[in-house]
Amino acid sequence: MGEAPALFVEDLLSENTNGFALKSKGSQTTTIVSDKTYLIGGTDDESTSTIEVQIFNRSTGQLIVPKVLGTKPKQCKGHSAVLLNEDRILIVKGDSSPDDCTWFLEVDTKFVRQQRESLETEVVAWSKGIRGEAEKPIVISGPSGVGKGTLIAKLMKEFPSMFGFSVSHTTRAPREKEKDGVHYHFTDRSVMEKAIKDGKFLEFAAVHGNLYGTSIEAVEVVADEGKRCILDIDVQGARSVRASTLEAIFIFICPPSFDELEKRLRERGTETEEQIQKRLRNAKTELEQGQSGGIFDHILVNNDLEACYESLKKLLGLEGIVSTTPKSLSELVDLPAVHSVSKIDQKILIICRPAEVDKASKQLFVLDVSALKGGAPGRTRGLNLYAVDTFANGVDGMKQL
Ligand SMILES: Nc1nc2c(ncn2[C@@H]2O[C@H](COP(=O)(O)OP(=O)(O)O)[C@@H](O)[C@H]2O)c(=O)[nH]1
Ligand SMILES: Nc1ncnc2c1ncn2[C@@H]1O[C@H](COP(=O)(O)OP(=O)(O)O)[C@@H](O)[C@H]1O
Repeated sequence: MGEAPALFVEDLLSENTNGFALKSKGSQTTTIVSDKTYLIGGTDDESTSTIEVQIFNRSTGQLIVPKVLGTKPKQCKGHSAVLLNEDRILIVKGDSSPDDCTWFLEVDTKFVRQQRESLETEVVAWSKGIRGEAEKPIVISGPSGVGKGTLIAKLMKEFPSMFGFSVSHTTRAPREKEKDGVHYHFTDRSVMEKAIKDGKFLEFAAVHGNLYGTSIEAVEVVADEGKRCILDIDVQGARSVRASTLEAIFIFICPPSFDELEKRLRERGTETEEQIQKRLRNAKTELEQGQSGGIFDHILVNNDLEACYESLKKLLGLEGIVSTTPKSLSELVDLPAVHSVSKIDQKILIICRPAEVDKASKQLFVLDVSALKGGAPGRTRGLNLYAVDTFANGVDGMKQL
């Protein structure tokens, strides 16, 4: 935290109009949102490989470094910034791979306001823009031994390119066949507690005497692979996610009877008698809460495994669907490093500077942000980016966009 030099402040103020950010120093952009000016990128510190954020508060005259949540975008040669809906800044990166060129810095979304309150500090959050309509994550809950893992494994095996598992963190010890980073990130309690304090977790809960939690990154890496995320979390976690800004589908799995649940848990043979007793005690509360309404959209009884799996596929709209490869990204475009942006309603025009025309495949690109969904924590879905064939229609053609 420190005072901004007066000259620099004047530069910032004179360079901004209507919330549009213009280049100020090097590859830094400045964007005004009410009494704050967001300085994005272009720090003098060459060691940073990610785009940095500072906030100049014009009421107090202070320059601060906020807590930055979410995965940060990598530095690039040039970027533009446009304020959208007063709550997020769209960053268009030049010279970046097509699936890495649009990012959102959330400055006053519901998630950011929630985090600002709970972390008691200035907060911003990055959320990468994903083209097209990615599907909502799926939250699966149910008592220990009911068959959540078995059902999820079947789904991932049949549709490997469609679904990705959100790998949780836990302080419990690994079971014999469990792999670190695949089934869970097995973690020390102190490390996990620090990460929770730093705002790295979407949700967390104490379950059967251990700490479990979903990191924001766990959900983001699945979205980055173009897959639909599956979360296997307990009822407390499902409740937290329900209250969060992550839009998801919530499914609760029930056993056909309590005796059958106990039988499955014993036959799995992964817990000690004491642990089994604890899980069965907790199962009673979980079954009550899970079926009492308010959290879950669907309840499935896992009696016959195949029948339950078919019901799961049906409610996910997968009946009769053959596994497909992820949507092709081949028609994506390369944006030039040097470009300017302007906003018309919910469309952002990205115009290539003349010097860059030869390098870029097209001169004008349109980014349609009218159907944005999701956002931090997680990715921002629903972006549509397309190239427009030259200026053949002149300025009139552009206006029609
Ligand atoms: N809240 C929350 N619960 C989790 C998370 N990961 C796993 N759980 C839940 O923790 C409970 C215990 O999981 P685990 O130790 O793998 O045992 P299992 O359910 O018997 O296979 C289950 O109800 C899981 O759904 C997480 O990230 N957050
Ligand atoms: N419908 C079912 N009928 C009989 N056994 C089942 C069924 N579903 C799962 N199981 C078995 O029950 C045990 C617990 O399943 P698991 O998927 O590990 O539960 P969870 O992940 O909910 O703790 C496993 O041994 C699994 O093979």
